[in-house]
Amino acid sequence: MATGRPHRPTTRGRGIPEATVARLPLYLRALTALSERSVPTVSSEELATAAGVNSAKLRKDFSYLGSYGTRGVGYDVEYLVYQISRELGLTQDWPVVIVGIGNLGAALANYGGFASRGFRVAALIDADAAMAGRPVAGIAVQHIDELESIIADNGVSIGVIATPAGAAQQVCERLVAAGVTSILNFAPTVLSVPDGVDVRKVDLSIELQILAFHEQRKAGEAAAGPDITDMVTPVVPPVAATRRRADDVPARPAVDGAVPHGVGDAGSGPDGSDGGRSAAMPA
Ligand SMILES: NC(=O)c1ccc[n+]([C@@H]2O[C@H](COP(=O)([O-])OP(=O)(O)OC[C@H]3O[C@@H](n4cnc5c(N)ncnc54)[C@H](O)[C@@H]3O)[C@@H](O)[C@H]2O)c1
Repeated sequence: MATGRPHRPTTRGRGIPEATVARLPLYLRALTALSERSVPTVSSEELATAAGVNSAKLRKDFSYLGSYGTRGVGYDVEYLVYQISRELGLTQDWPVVIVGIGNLGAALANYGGFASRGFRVAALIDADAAMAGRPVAGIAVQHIDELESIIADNGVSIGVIATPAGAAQQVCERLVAAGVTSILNFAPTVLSVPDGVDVRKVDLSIELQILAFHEQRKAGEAAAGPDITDMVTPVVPPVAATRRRADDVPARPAVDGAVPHGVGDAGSGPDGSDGGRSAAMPA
């Protein structure tokens, strides 16, 4: 059994690096907003700003997709939306099950953003027999005893775990045994999965801890005043470091891999200022 870290090599299909794959949803979100405003083309600089990514990195990322844009015109928005959606596998419908329909599971079930991005909530599953049959977001909750048949009947390959931490590993094993190969884990625990199973972890409390770290630094810099450079030796000037953090700290949950990276950098880097950047943006 391996640990709950992603198991893919650093590149996947057609040699696209994992870091590029992790940025594709950011481009797609920015492009979708442009598309909704009927904007036909976009320059790499504009799109990079909208996605919160460096424009040279964006051009490099798009080169992996074979998309180079047109000099003086930019990128065709609709075509890029299609191309990135296809690359991410979003041109097909993905049935998803959510296990653990408490506060969080119910909120996720009610979130409209899944369906609009091609993720259909196929079933809601909970161990509480009293919840069986109860509708949440218009879907009747099903008992955990039915997990295996639900997965098989709906051809589910993606499972979301929103159970208490103590139940998550067991739920994960049942999901995997039933055929699920991708897991989004909200429970605050590291899952062990066999090779070939991808786990992404979302932990808002880790994000808050990273923000608390930066708040503490900002407060320390303000209290120390401008002479702080005489007392410590930051690699990045305090003003630049503060601006970069403010720009880069994400308002979205980071993904597994990015979070520990950000935490580690924040605590151990020469000036700590990369912590926010690492959490905000996969390298
Ligand atoms: N990742 C995040 O940012 C984040 C945010 C909030 C909560 N959480 C975590 O999400 C999980 C759920 O939180 P919550 O507030 O919704 O809890 P909750 O107690 O409201 O709901 C948990 C649900 O899981 C069900 N459950 C328990 N054991 C189960 C099992 N073996 N199989 C199926 N269902 C089972 C319970 O019956 C209950 O309905 C917790 O682990 C919590 O720490 C994570």
